[in-house]
Amino acid sequence: MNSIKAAIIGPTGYTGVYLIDILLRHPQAELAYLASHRDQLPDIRDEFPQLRGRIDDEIAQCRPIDPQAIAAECDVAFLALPHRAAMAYAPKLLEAGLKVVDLSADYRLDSQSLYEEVYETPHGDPSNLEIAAYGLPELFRDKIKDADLVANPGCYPSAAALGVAPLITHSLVKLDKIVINAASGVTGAGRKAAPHLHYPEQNESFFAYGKIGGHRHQCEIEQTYKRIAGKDVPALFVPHLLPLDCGILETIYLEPATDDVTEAELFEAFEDTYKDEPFVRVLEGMPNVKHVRNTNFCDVTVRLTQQGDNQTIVVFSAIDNMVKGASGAAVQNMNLLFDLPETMGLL
Ligand SMILES: NC(=O)C1=CN([C@@H]2O[C@H](COP(=O)(O)OP(=O)(O)OC[C@H]3O[C@@H](n4cnc5c(N)ncnc54)[C@H](OP(=O)(O)O)[C@@H]3O)[C@@H](O)[C@H]2O)C=CC1
Ligand SMILES: CC(=O)N[C@@H](CCC(=O)OP(=O)(O)O)C(=O)O
Repeated sequence: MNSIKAAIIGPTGYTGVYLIDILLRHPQAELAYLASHRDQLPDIRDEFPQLRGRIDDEIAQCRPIDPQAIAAECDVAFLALPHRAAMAYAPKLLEAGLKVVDLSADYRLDSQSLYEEVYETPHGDPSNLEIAAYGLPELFRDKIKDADLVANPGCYPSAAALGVAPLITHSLVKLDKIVINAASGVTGAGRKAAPHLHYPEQNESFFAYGKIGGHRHQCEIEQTYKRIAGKDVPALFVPHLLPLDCGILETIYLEPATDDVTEAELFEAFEDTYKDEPFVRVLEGMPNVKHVRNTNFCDVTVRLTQQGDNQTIVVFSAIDNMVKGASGAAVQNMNLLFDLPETMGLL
């Protein structure tokens, strides 16, 4: 079988370099084209010296973002670009005949008006917004397989969806409010400098950020819960910045559907949902960002707790934001698009 030839648009960012690393190790994919918007096109080895000796000269030299030239050499393009930039390129890449996996948020939300409100910009490509598949394979595999455009999920929304899906599908929780307390490593904010990401600001610190209850991932999380439940599921999502390079841990609070739910039932729901899922590990102990580092795994567990007469279900969900939260999931989606074993290049 011929290799799948892959292009990365935006290879000089964090998700770009993780994609390069995974694709270089993938047995059926070939890294064929690195495309940059810069006037002075970089050699990727100057950006990321860890790639020296791993990548051929002609591939290491970034080339312009030319959809026709990319399509002449490739089968799939990964858009590793900021929100708002990705939708400027996706239509041309699709028209040129490529499959596209977009790591940004530009095609994740069903509703154009919600996107425009949350991302504060007009959506430049509403027709492709309608056809994009939401790329969380564990929940939406069938739709992804047949798609031309896959919207890779947000990092926080991936952990939040996998942590709660079993409880919704098994009708074990009330759906009137789900609270998600989340913490992410600093790579989650991308490679660009921002004052709060400066080393002395974030090292040894730990703080919640953004508009509490108004982070752009909250509506993406609610959209997934709604797709599973078939009705609105309001969520409160509170992100924190962890002074680590990588890793997301989410602690999620839910109310049991009835008084007689048991912890054993909760575990059964997780085990039943994920028994055939290669990338979700249901643990008895606590998920830890260190244990999913550089892997495409999502580690989850659940507890039933008692407060006076009330009970609370607490779920813990951990991923590496750069792998299952971004580039690993993107390659998992590529495997699905090209009918390759889903775990190929990722275990
Ligand atoms: N980091 C993470 O944990 C996750 C990130 N994502 C999403 O993936 C996407 C990429 O993220 P990440 O790699 O972290 O971002 P970075 O900021 O690290 O990299 C962005 C890349 O896009 C390029 N770029 C910026 N603006 C444009 C433009 N207008 N046209 C073409 N190229 C452009 C940059 O080039 P240059 O180097 O020249 O600036 C760089 O290569 C984002 O949408 C992000 O939100 C998704 C899940 C998790
Ligand atoms: C720590 C940090 O800043 N995290 C980012 C989310 C990570 C990310 O890149 O978001 P997408 O998955 O939607 O692309 C944030 O809060 O906006």
